[in-house]
Amino acid sequence: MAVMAPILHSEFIEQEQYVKNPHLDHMEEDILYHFNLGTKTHNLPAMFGDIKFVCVGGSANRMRSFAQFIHQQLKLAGNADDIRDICEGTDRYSMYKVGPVLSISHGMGVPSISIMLHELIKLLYHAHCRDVMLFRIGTSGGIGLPPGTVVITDKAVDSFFRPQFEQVVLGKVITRSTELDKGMAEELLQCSTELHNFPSIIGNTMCTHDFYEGQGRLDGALCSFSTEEKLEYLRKAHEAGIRNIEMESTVFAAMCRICNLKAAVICVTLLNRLEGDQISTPHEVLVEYQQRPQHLVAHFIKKQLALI
Ligand SMILES: O=P(O)(O)O[C@H]1O[C@H](CO)[C@@H](O)[C@H]1O
Ligand SMILES: O=c1cc[nH]c(=O)[nH]1
Repeated sequence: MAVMAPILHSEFIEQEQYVKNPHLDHMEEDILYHFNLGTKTHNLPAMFGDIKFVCVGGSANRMRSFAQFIHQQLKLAGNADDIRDICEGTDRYSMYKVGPVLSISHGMGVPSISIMLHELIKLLYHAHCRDVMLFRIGTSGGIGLPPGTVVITDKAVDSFFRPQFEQVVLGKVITRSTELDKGMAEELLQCSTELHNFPSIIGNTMCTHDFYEGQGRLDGALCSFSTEEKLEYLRKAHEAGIRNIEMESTVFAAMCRICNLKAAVICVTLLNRLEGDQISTPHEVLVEYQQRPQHLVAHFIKKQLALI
């Protein structure tokens, strides 16, 4: 690997900084353990300095497919099948770089994406990246929507329908806002009208800490509530403007906001939770659904790069 990046970025201090941690400037080396990358072992500015768009999603296969798709969409040189996993030295996350686009998997749930985001945001900082936009492209359960609808998140809310994320730090609860970039959400909705091949809406997204009980499912190994209680909760969520449920949006929104990163959450609904809990849609239909947020984001990126 080429020359090491110095940790202290004093020439960048007057510019917008992505990290909010004074301790970083005093570290000799920063090891991004779950990416198997580090400031002494890798030339992060050379590897990642041109990144402008970061797309994240739960599954490693989806993020590899997205990398191949965006490679073709941006008409880049080389074979899309040759794109290699930058994090192949670890099986925690997968990461693919395609021109100015980084595609990373984050696993399931808040702790998993939160660890990934800490290391990603430090990576962007060490690489001296500027004006980066982040997108979460995921799947979700819809409330009152036909399956396959893409929900662009207005507010990411917790299980109490509050637009906030609570993190326990040194035994105290810290509450952070989960406001996302309104301009990006509007522009993504505009992109969907230009593509006009699947329904897309802007709505609130509820982030839970569990797929089963936490999302009011009746089909988990545990269930302590009735069908009526489940439906009452989901109807109240709908009244609060919630149109889909997933498991990472609040921490994603909160961390991006604090770190001056513009961000959007785009999740396709796999089912209508008012009609059931099991995901029984055929595999090939689910695969097509998962591609919908990718198409939307690819269109957005191409517009940003003035390629269309
Ligand atoms: O499809 P992804 O991006 O993984 O997102 C959703 O799917 C997982 C649950 O099946 C959770 O991570 C949820 O947020
Ligand atoms: O119902 C669903 C579907 C996908 N992801 C979720 O978190 N919930």
